[in-house]
Amino acid sequence: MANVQTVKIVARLRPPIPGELSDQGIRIVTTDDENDFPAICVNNPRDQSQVFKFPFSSCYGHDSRQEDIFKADVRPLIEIVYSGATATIFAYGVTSSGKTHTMQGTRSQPGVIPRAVEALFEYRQTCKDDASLSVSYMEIYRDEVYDLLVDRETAPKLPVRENDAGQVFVANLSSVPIQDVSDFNKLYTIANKQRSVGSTLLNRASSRSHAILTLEVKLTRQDKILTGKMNLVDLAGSENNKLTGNDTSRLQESAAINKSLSVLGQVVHALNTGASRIPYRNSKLTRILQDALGGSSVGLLICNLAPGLKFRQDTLNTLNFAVRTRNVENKPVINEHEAQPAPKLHFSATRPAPPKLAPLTTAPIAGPSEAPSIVPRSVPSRVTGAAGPSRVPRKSAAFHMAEAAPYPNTGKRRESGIGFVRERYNLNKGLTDQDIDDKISKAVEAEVERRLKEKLDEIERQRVAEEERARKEAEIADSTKDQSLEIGQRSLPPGLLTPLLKRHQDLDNELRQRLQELEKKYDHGRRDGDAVHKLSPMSRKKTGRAYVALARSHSEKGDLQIALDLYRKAESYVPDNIKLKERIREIEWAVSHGTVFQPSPKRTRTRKRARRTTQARVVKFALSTVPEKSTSNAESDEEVVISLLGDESTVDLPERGKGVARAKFGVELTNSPTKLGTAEATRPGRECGDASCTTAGSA
Ligand SMILES: Nc1ncnc2c1ncn2[C@@H]1O[C@H](COP(=O)(O)OP(=O)(O)OP(=O)(O)O)[C@@H](O)[C@H]1O
Repeated sequence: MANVQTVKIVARLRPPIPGELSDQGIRIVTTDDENDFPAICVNNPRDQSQVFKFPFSSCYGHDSRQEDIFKADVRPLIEIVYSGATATIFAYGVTSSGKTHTMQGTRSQPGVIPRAVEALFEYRQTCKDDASLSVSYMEIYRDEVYDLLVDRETAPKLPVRENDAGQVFVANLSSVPIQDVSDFNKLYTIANKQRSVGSTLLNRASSRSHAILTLEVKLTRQDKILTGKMNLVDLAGSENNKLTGNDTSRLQESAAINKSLSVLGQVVHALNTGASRIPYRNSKLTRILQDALGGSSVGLLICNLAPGLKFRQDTLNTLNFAVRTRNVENKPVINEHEAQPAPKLHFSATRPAPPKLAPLTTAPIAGPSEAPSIVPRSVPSRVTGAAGPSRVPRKSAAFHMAEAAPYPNTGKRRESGIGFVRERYNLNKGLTDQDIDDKISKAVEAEVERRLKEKLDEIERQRVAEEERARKEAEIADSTKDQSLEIGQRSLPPGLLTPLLKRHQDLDNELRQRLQELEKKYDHGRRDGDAVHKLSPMSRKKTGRAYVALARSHSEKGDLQIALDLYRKAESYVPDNIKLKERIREIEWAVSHGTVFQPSPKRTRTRKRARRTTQARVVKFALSTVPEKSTSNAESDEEVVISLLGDESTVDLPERGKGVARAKFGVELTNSPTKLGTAEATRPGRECGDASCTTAGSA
């Protein structure tokens, strides 16, 4: 059985910054008893005689140094990464509490990230295995993912996807090999300038996005390849807009930040209460960090705290979040796969194989001291290009075909805004969706042109041959010396050549017309692809559903290939729909194995409407009881689209009455304490009474 590990939580209190009043609102309490954890103590804002006490694995005061926190809590994770597991470190806290200072630091006081890179390279020297390091860096800004290693101006929104083994990854995210610390520093300095930062009343350089940096270590150990990863997450801070003085644009950023943090809280809450559905999909942040929360990663949460009365309520929220996170259980695994080179893909082999989950094996593997406590996971070689939250997926053969074709006119590859970095770090391999589209489009155009030319040449050849034949016939006729022929009739019988030429002309026109239609269709398809992004979520959902309905009717008729194309089309509108993906895989499987595909029975209209009603927009947190979900396994195609798109804003809570009590979380955001707390805030005694927090008054 996999070893269960809870997320380790540590607290760091920053010193007052210039202009800030120093008070004793937040204190660190330690005892000499080794068994007693250090704790953060905060007075109850409503009753000053009451003191809330929050125990942590370690507490760092305002005079703590960057190296203290690194040595005690981060360095031990380096060995874990070299054992082939994933470690995730989060910096969490209210805006201006010191998250970026802790993770990134300054030139004179480097933070966790540069120190971790240094330690990873140091460890490599002592490591017996052949190890290579690479880095990827993304930000989540207003719930969209951007690659920080490509030019900000041209960086497209990146889609979040899931591979066959159920691992979530960001598609097309660059992963850049680094040879040493200076390689990393160059890259990191440029990338940090691309991050969304803005000035607020609380922080001159406030992060407006969540940043996730992943350091990946690939180890070759005998016939196995181990992939260890360290995710370093600098979260944006929760914001009270009264304090930050945000303007309209800042308010939108702030809403996105607060919403994603609120979903993070909901995920932790759902994990703690053993809910049947964990709302990972409610924000990109939680989706990407799924593996670190209740997944297979070792977790460390650094809670950054700002001193001062004005932050007291936010501090209490942060501390409550930390206490709940401490109970989140992960089951770390070692990511390993066979070292044989992956077979080269053919153009026809780019479609995914039928689903097959990565088996979990229990055999311990030899390695560094932490290794035996982690279960190795054999990763099928075909998914290794897309494992984990930030791997670059293996590029399709179609991409490579297009990649091989030089650009017309210049014959050179295109360069990006930060050309030298891309050149230096081979970033051109991490092309954007647009680049790939362009390349594929050019390759297709070239192919159409080639085929057109081939056809025309063939027609010309046929025409010449026919003319030759006609000429020979005329010669034979001439040689019979038929006296009845007059001189003017010797060449060709009238009307013989004209229909032939006309037929050729018609063929030519028909072919041209067909090819034009083909090109039009292709262009239309491309416009469709662009249009997907411009549609509202509801329109995307509707279009996706229409394609699913069409696909279903074809699959019922047995036209599986057409049905498959239509399901794929539907997928471009609802790319996150797992059930749709499953349906596609099922049909692919049926097509490739020549078996019969039996679609599941269609759901009745009444049930659909009932479910839609439950998904009505809710702008405030409310509890309601809805009929328990049908346990039937039958999933209609409509459900394929609806289930995953419509039902994401609910979290199952423990059963209440006959139905399942569901907490609905609204789209409207607030960070006022009563609303932000959502489920927790509405429960009496929840704020600090539960979990492991006690009052100093009673202590
Ligand atoms: N331990 C520390 N020692 C000295 N200065 C610190 C410390 N922690 C934070 N600061 C200073 O406090 C200010 C705010 O810190 P920082 O930008 O890291 O906050 P943050 O939590 O990342 O904020 P936001 O969420 O708005 O991005 C900065 O000027 C930083 O230099």
